[in-house]
Amino acid sequence: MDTLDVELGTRRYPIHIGAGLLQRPDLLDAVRTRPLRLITDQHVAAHYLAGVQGSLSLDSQHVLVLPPGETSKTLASVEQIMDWLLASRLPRDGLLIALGGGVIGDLVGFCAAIYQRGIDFVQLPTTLLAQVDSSVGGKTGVNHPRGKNMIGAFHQPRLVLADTATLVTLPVRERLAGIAEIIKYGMLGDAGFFAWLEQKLEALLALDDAALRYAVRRSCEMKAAIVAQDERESLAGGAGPRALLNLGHTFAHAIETFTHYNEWLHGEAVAVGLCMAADLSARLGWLSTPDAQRCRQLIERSGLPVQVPAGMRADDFRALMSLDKKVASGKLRLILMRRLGEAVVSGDFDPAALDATLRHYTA
Ligand SMILES: NC(=O)c1ccc[n+]([C@@H]2O[C@H](COP(=O)([O-])OP(=O)(O)OC[C@H]3O[C@@H](n4cnc5c(N)ncnc54)[C@H](O)[C@@H]3O)[C@@H](O)[C@H]2O)c1
Ligand SMILES: O=C(O)C(=O)C[C@@H](O)[C@H](O)[C@H](O)COP(=O)(O)O
Ligand SMILES: [Zn+2]
Repeated sequence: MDTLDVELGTRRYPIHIGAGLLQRPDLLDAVRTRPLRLITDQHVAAHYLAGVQGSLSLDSQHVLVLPPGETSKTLASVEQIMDWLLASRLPRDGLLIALGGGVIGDLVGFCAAIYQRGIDFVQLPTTLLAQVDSSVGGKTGVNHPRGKNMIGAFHQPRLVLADTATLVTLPVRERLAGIAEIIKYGMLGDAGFFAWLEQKLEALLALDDAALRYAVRRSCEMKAAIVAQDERESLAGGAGPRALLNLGHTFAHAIETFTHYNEWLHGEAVAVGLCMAADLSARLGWLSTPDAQRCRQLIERSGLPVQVPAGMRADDFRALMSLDKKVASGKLRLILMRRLGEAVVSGDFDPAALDATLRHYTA
């Protein structure tokens, strides 16, 4: 098992990574004495609920199983969860367990942030995306029909326990969604990791033990280091280190909102967003054209989409991107690449280059 700590000044929490960790009841010893409620989705429940429920001796009435997928990441689900928590009289020293992918993690984390003004929660991520990204760092929230993740809170988990053995049952399309966020880390902060991904892509896609472990660990290391510097994306007026984790996401969120959160997976939208961010960075003369091509090639080779949804126009992007959370003083700020492995936050780019990228991708 690998263990990393997310260091947050006087606070910290561990991320445990390894195969078979959900079979290690001892790893949950720190929380088992608390009043517990577990929330998961139907797909995850079918595979992993019985084991976790058994090891925590959780009564069935303390488990809530939601429909799977992004369409559960809504305020309506929050209301349902609040009602359930209150009906079951969870006290303030209670603790929520999020068993599932990023949807369950974001939703349950947000419920933990607001229930009785904030209670503890634990992340048990079961998708590749959740193990490399969403379970770490405390961004929680839900979508609004007008914009992705528009309602939320920063609320850190007490513990992250990533059992890589759960990825065996994950459908290939969902695995690829996680690969997109892994490629993001290479592009934004580690050209060596990007080159490793170019070499090991097939092993990673096949869930080779060593490749998977390294990719999850390296991704979590990078995310933990960034979160430690800028926990609430508040440094430099929101243009500090944490914003870099948003590489490709302004385009991606526009795609997800345009398609009403029910056609494209987050990771698929991120894949296209990364291509668009690389394209724009090359048009600005920052990223070399060969390196922009390497980014797109790795994404395409993975089997991820590299084109925007049919029917989405440049004006659709402009309208949706103008609502992005990184907009400040009416100005759009994007995460762009100075070179492979070095992203920057910039509101100071030539708008004609952005127009050219949007026209190119929507032609
Ligand atoms: N908070 C953050 O920092 C952060 C970071 C990245 C993404 N996100 C969010 O994460 C969400 C996407 O998460 P996701 O890609 O994990 O999707 P998801 O949670 O919808 O899970 C994907 C699908 O896989 C199923 N599943 C989960 N684990 C499984 C397993 N082990 N075996 C079989 N099926 C399994 C789920 O039921 C679901 O159908 C988006 O809402 C995105 O915005 C948040
Ligand atoms: O943790 C972060 O910070 C990220 O930006 C990680 C992203 O991969 C993730 O999709 C996040 O939910 C995006 O957050 P948002 O603030 O752009 O909604
Ligand atoms: Zn993301």
